[in-house]
Amino acid sequence: MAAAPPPLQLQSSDPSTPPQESSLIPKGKKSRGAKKPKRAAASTSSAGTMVEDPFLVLAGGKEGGFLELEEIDEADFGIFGGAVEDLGEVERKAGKYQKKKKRKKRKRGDDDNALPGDGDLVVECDEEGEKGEKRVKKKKKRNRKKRKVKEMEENLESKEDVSDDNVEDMQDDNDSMEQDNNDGLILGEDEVYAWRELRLHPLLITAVRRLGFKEPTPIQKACFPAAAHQGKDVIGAAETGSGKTLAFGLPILQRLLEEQEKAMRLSREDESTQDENSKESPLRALILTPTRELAKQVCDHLKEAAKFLGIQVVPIVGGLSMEKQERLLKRKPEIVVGTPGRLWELMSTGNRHLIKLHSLSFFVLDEADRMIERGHFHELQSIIEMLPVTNGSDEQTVGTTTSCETVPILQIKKRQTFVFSATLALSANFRKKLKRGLVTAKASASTDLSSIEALSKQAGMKPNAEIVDLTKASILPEKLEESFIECSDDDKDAYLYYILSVHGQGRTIIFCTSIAALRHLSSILRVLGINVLTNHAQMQQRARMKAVDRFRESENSILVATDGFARGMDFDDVRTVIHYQLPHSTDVYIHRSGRTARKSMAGCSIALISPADKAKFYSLCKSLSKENLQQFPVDHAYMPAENVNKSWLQRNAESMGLVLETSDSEEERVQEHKQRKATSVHLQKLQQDLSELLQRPLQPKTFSRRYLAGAGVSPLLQKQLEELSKRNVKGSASVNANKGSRFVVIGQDQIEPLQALQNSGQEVCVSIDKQREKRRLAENWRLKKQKEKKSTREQKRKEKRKAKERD
Ligand SMILES: Nc1ncnc2c1ncn2[C@@H]1O[C@H](COP(=O)(O)OP(=O)(O)OP(=O)(O)O)[C@@H](O)[C@H]1O
Repeated sequence: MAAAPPPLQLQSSDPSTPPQESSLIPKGKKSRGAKKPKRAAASTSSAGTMVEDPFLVLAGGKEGGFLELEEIDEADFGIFGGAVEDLGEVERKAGKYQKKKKRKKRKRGDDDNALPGDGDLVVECDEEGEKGEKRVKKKKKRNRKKRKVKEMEENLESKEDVSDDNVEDMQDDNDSMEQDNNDGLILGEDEVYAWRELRLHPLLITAVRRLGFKEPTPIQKACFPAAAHQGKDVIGAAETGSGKTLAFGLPILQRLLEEQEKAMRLSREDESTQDENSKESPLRALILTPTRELAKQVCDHLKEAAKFLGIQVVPIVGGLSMEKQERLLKRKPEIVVGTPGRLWELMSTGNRHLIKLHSLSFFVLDEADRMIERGHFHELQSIIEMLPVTNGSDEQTVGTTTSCETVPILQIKKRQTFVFSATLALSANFRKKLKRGLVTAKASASTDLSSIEALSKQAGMKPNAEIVDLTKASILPEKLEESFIECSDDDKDAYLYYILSVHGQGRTIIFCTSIAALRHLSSILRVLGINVLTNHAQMQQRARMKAVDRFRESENSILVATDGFARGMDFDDVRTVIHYQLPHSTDVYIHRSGRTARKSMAGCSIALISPADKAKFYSLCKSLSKENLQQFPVDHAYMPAENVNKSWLQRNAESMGLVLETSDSEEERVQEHKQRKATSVHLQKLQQDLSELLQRPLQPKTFSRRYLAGAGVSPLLQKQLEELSKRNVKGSASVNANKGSRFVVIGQDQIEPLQALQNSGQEVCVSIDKQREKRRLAENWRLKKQKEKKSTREQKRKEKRKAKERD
């Protein structure tokens, strides 16, 4: 694994190594500017304090001035769906009734402000400024609602035939929801036949039509019958981007809808047996994800599906205001999506909604394998201990846990457990173990959550759980084109800059394993004029979420992230994933790469492999059963000659198993490094030089004299040609040259990495065994040559000796 790049240099990744020549700045630029930034090492700021990284100064602070700018309006954390506060089932119906009335009004055209579905949208308002006014408005609204509830109750009571009315009322409610749901439908009724075959609830059919999902994805198709119709627990594994969120989300919504209808029927049939508690809206589904961003994303996805269904979904994640989240929980959402840390924080302080788990019908672990990694352990264990114990059958035993409130037996509902991930099924052995674990689980409750089977058992997973494993041999998305670039640690920044500036099109994510490397990299890229977003664990949560939003907003955004971001994040059309540093495990590589090539679209990944990464890279390829991988095509015309030679020399030396010695001693290098320490004046000069350089395009050393083909001249090429023509004018003034070297450019587009790879990527053997064999052969060949030389030398010596003797 490549060491975290140092904070001080443009190229070198080793803090102990003095900076070297910039490899990417074109020759003309380099002579004036490229060398200069490295002299800024460990410089002193104008204020006289030591600057850790001159690039940070150039970029304007550790996070490039990013954090300070963040202020997120959390309004979107409000509740969607039929949130009619604490007034119970009747009031909820009244809400729908109200909504229906509103719609009718809208139809008549007398409701100016009405928007589809806004009747039941509860928005979390910021408490500053118009706080009082809003509170008054809210109160008025609530009073209006209460009056309507009363009206409706009176209406309902006055009807003679209650059951008939009830059916009618339900029908009305459904019609009402259906009507709202019908707004903005993308697909026609006859286009979603595949969903009907699954017996998806009619309201959910409308939801998928609105979302434009013509048919279920394979994992959804496989999980739905078992989870929704047979009420089974599910362990699901499928490739990244295959729709796992709805694979567990739709069965949850289906059951909640069915139960809502059933409860309404029952309550009308016999109000005397109706339990007081049933009027409450207890927590029905608890979904745990390993990261905050993922929790928010899963929550948004479910909200989208549950829109107009009267089911509330809220995210509960750390890093955001606890009070605000407590207020959200007071609305008693049916579904809570959260991270273990914040959930446990609220549970342990006795949040009523979260500890009333008697009616919990779903416990979901998304990205379950990540959950059992260090960091979530204690909270996860504590949450699981809070769950009512299931006895293996469909019945749920309550009151056996210390903290869960006891409730009448009528309230007890069967709980289903869902465990999902893309990398659950990496080893066949693991699958077998899991099955065995479920069937012959020890009676004693284990407190060990270090394996999926132990975790599943603890969470109450039943032995007849459905195991849906759709991971293929490769696990990676089908349309993902993987590639790599071999380069030294020092050259990684340069190659990355090359990819981003020569190709850089489309949304790109760059993954680092360490925050130090991420900071170094993002600072450098910002200095070089590439606007990047960052996301890592040490950032404020608001800033992280803002970065996610910004990344989503722009088609050409670039995000530098650590591995916490690798899992589950779903963005439209991420074109390229770059592994700046190799991840620590194959799983993480899969999840990282899975951010592109989602939803059957094409995408490409590029791994930057330094000599130190090689062993890891080969074993990664082995665990993914890859013998060949494409080498990403790099146009070395952009690289200064010495670097090309250096890489070539290094590559060849490595393939021969030789270590190249540098001419300078360590002492000399440190000395030189110290001498280069820049003053603040020098730093300013560097800044000036750099901005001058950045005005000009990245220039190749030479242009091919061949005709360049493509549709139109890209801005980059245009600039490059202008630059070249300036050079040529100067050159021809002094020397009457270039007469025969004219070329004609028809045009060239700036092609994105995937296209470059498809056009000229070359397959290279990455099999560790074959590489070993190659090395062995090379070593044998070297030894043989050595032997031959030795014997020739001896032969010559002998002949000389003989000749001497003869003389
Ligand atoms: N039936 C469907 N048809 C079309 N698109 C779908 C369908 N179901 C889900 N999607 C879309 O597919 C994308 C990926 O879904 P999701 O995030 O659930 O994948 P995932 O399997 O959880 O991925 P990961 O393993 O990376 O977390 C989302 O944008 C979602 O809206």
